[in-house]
Amino acid sequence: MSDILKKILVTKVAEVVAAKTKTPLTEIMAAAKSTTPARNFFAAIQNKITAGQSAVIAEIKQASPSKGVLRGPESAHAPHLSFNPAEIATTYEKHGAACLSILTDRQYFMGDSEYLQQARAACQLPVLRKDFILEEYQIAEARAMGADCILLIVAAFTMDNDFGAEKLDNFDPNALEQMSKLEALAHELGMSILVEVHNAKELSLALQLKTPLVGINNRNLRTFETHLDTTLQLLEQIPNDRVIVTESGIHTPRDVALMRQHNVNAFLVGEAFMRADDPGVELARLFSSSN
Ligand SMILES: O=C(O)c1ccccc1NCC(=O)[C@H](O)[C@H](O)COP(=O)(O)O
Repeated sequence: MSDILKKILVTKVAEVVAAKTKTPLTEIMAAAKSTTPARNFFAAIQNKITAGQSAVIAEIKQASPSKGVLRGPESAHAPHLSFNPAEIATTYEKHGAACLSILTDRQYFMGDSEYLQQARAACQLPVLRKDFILEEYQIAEARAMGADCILLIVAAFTMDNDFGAEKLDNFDPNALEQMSKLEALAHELGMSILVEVHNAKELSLALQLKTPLVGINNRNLRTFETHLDTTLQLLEQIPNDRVIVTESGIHTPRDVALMRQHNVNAFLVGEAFMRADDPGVELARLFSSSN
């Protein structure tokens, strides 16, 4: 596992331990079950693809470990670009996004659960809680804050169980068993699951889950470089009944065209939109020739 992922997961473990002392699992689960019903994330992607369009999962992230602060007052390069999740969600919806992806991790991405709530309230789009999920508590938390989809990063479950911190409740060294349990809870709460892989080994585990949404992340978490070849190389190993989402490093209409030539029709895009004056206008520009 890459050092950055390991570092993030150590932080996550501590955060979950702290969250549980504030709000016990039974309470957060009750909130998850009584909140507004989930919007259908997977169907929103399928509908775009069936209509012959690109399905864009448009990301709202203020910062990232690889690129620093992308916009807002703390950004060195773009302090003039406001970071207003509700406004960004509105322009994404207006310009044809299928869904939103919203970073809720504070420490590494300057995210917040409130950003997810503000963005979701401002539009009708289904929302992915983009965070580093390791256990059931975080899934209940995600639904309770309004999320319609969760991310399961296979690399987070195939580590050597060396958190260097308090262990998670119910941590299971068996990655597949652990992910299946989380997937079952997310489904029970009416949510979709995006399972994310970086290589063939992770893909073989992902394909044993029920979710049809398979994300291939083009970012190498050791070097932070993005290579679209990562998606192209794994494509052939993915059966037709899965929907492939290419993630990270999509910056130009040529990148989009390359993916569509290979029948990859779903995209998760963050940085390219976040650096633009109007993220929705940039979405329309990037995807106009492919829609
Ligand atoms: O973006 C990072 O630096 C990063 C570092 C460590 C773990 C995950 C990271 N990114 C999360 C993502 O997957 C991206 O935000 C998402 O795929 C969008 O990528 P991009 O369009 O390149 O911003």
